This record gives sequence, C-alpha cells and structure tokens, in this order.
Amino acid sequence: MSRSAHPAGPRHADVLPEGHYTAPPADLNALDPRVWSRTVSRAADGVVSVGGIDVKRLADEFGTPGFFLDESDFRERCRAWRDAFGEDADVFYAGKAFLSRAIVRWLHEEGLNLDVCSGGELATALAAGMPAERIALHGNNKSTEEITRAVEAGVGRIVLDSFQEIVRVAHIAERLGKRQRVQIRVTVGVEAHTHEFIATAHEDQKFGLALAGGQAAEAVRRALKLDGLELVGIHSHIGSQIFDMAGFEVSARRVVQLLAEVRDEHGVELPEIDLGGGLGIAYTSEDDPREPREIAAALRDIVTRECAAAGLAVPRISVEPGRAIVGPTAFTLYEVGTVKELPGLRTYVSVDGGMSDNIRTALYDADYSVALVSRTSTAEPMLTRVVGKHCESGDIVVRDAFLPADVAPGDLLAVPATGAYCRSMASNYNHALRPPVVAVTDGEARVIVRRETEEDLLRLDVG
Ligand SMILES: Cc1ncc(COP(=O)(O)O)c(C=O)c1O
Ligand SMILES: N[C@@H](CCCC[NH3+])C(=O)O
Repeated sequence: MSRSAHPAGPRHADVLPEGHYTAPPADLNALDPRVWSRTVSRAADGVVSVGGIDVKRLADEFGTPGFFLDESDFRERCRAWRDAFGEDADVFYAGKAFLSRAIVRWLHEEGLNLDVCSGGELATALAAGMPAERIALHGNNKSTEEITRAVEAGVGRIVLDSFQEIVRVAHIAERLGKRQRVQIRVTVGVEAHTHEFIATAHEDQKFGLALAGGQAAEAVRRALKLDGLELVGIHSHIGSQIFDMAGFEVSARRVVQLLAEVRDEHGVELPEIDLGGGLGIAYTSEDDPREPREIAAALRDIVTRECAAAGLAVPRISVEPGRAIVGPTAFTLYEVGTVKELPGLRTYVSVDGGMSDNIRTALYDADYSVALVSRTSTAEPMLTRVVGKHCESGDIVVRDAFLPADVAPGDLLAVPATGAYCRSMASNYNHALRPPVVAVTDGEARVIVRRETEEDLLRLDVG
C-alpha cells in the first residue's frame, strides 16, 4: 500500500496536511491504465466509458453507487493466469475476492478452478455448474455441515487447517464411504510485506500448521494414517496484496523441504503443492504489480531448483489468485452529494456510498485513486478526502485524492480497482442497500448481482 507525503499542490499548498498523497498528477483528466481496466477510456465529450458504455448512461440505468465490472478484462486476466501457468499447473480463482454465478461460469469457460472458503461460496459454485472436482474448500473452522456437503459433492480437495479437522474430515469421508483428497495448510514463517491483518504466514496467527516446531510434519503423519484421507499435497498462503516475490520464494523453498522430509520419513512423494494467492494489484499509480507470466516463471524456477536439490520429482503446482484477477476489473461509480471545504485543512467530497461498499480504507488503511468521470475539467487540482454517507468519521473511501477544484454535487466519481474485497465485504451498516454488480462488455450491460432493496432488509427483519 503505497504512500508518501510530498507537500506539493496548487491549492492549499502552503498548508497541506499530512497524508498519503503524492504531488497532483500532471493531468487530472488522464486515466492511468495501470489502475483502470482495459476497456475504460474517456471520450471526446469528456465522459468515461467501460465496455463501450458511458458512465452517465450506466448511472441512469443502474443507479449509484454501483460496481461496474469489465467482463472482457476479467476473462483476459483469467486467460493470462491460465496460460502463464500452463497445462501442468492449476489456477484456482479465490472466490472470497468476489463470487457470483456469472463469475463461476466465466471461470469454468476460461479453464480456471475455484477456491471456496464457506458453505455459501460452495453453494454458489455448485449452483453455477462448476464441476466439483475443480473446487477446493478452505477455512480455518469449517463446520461439520460444510465438510459433509463438500465431501458429498466430491470436491477436488479440502485444505486441512488444524489437527481436529484432520480427524473430522477423515470421519466424514469414511462415513460417506469416500476417500477425500486433501492438502495440509502450513505456515512457513515468512513475514509478508503487507498490512498486518492480511499477512498469513508468520507463526502467530490462526491459519495453518507451523513448519517450525514440527506441527506441519505431525499433521502429515496423522493424515497419512487415516483411511478417509488421500493426502495429495502441502498448501501455503503467505498473505495478500504482496508485490515482493521474495516471500513466495521462501515459502516455495520451505514447502519443498517439507516434501523432502515426508519422503524421507514415510517413503511417500506428495504430488502437489499450492502456493496460495496474494499477488498485489495497482490501486494507485504508485503501485507496480507483476505480470502472471513473471510470477509463474519465478515460482516454477524455485520449485524446480529446490526439487532437483532434494532429488524430488517436480510436483504439480497450483496458485489461488483472487485480487489479481478480479480486483482491477471493476470500478465503483458514485455520485457526489456535498462538497465541504475546511479552510486550511482539506475539502471533503461526500458520495452516496462509503464504508458499506468499501471497508478496505477503514480496515487496512488502503489507498485508492478516484477520478471525475462524468466530464473533464480544467480547474486546478484540489486535495480532497472522498468520504461516504455513514455515521462514522472513519467512513473514508479515498483518504487523499486530487480532484478538480470545481467538483460539485451531481458529478460522477469512479474509484478504480474495487473488484476484489469490496462487494464481497460489503455490509448493511446504517441499513445501506448493498450496490449491484453490473457486467459490461461490447456495448452491453447486465446486472449480475442486483442492488439490495428495502424489502430485502425488511424481509430479514422478521419482527
Ligand atoms: C488461502 C487463500 N488463498 C487465496 C487467497 C486469495 O488472496 P488474493 O486475493 O490476495 O490473491 C486468500 C486470501 O488472502 C487465501 O486466504
Ligand atoms: N480481504 C482482504 C484480504 C484478505 C484475503 C483473504 N485471505 C483485503 O481486502 O485485502
């Protein structure tokens, strides 16, 4: 998550407050292709469009706030990941980033597998026709019911996360007369360079079984003894929104070391390793993410090298990108309601959504960009804070953003790179109605998740 404070900027320049901003961009009307999906562009009349449809029309037809998802961009990213990893590896899209039946169908069509982490995600995957053998079930506390449904459906793998779960899954599989393919999730002891709340490979946290101290080796020992389990591999996920490949390399090395120990102790070569997701995307022009082919090459190299050193056959590699596929494909469209200038401080621009459709700024101090998309402006750049309409001063969408100084009620603003962990983490705080997700492609727009209604809220409230 990038930030730096260079007190520069034409407006309030003498008194710019501390913040995450860099100098204002040279051209506020330009759209940096790193943070916008591929089909987003600004037409000669100044209005931005996606998939050939302009945002004014999208706002009129579908309302604001709304998530607008560039379907062809999504599909291209799926293909880029699939092609980068090739036939002898598997890409599991991480459904937690954003899942709907349309997404599942696209994944299926583009040859990706799917990682789910709850009964709800599993139900969505199965309802949309994802073959069960292409689904992996995750979670640090899967319920008996979730495990039973997954085993009954015939999911391709369950990723075991605790000693209790090893026994639980084995019993359920045996009771159902099945042998369930499983991996064991390990923590490799890497300090991933990301926000503390989304780092998952250091030892002091709830996921996985630690390599250090032998818990992971003990889990392998126990899993190999149980008839209901077919232990096929080791899983490691080091965290999320990571740019530095070094953490993945250490993780791959340590997982291969465990495979070698398993071979030495049990005479078994486990055929799979999963290196998780976590690849970062550009939220602002400061971020510089890796391409899937670079990531694939780096992971393949390290695994091949380590296996050669250990005398192991190279296992089948899988990865679980969520954010890197869906994150850049969508933007959130908001309408400006009020603009409040606090002299000598900053200007607050309030939009018609907020922390109920994007909790990431409040939760992780995440940085986003924002652009005026319903028109161009030649006004000077003004440092703003784009905020929502919730009863909370931490209800911030974009902490520090330069917008044209003439930004006004009725303008449409778009926040790019909100495809991951925004709609999926959305809430009804203040009885907000969660926004729709609209897929746009080739001049057509289609609601794939509809906007919630007050009737939806009242239906849940049974009096
Ligand atoms: C086990 C596992 N796999 C994959 C992911 C997807 O991560 P990301 O969306 O950062 O690629 C996560 C979330 O961090 C995860 O916990
Ligand atoms: N939800 C987080 C990442 C956690 C991903 C799941 N392990 C985010 O928005 O960045």
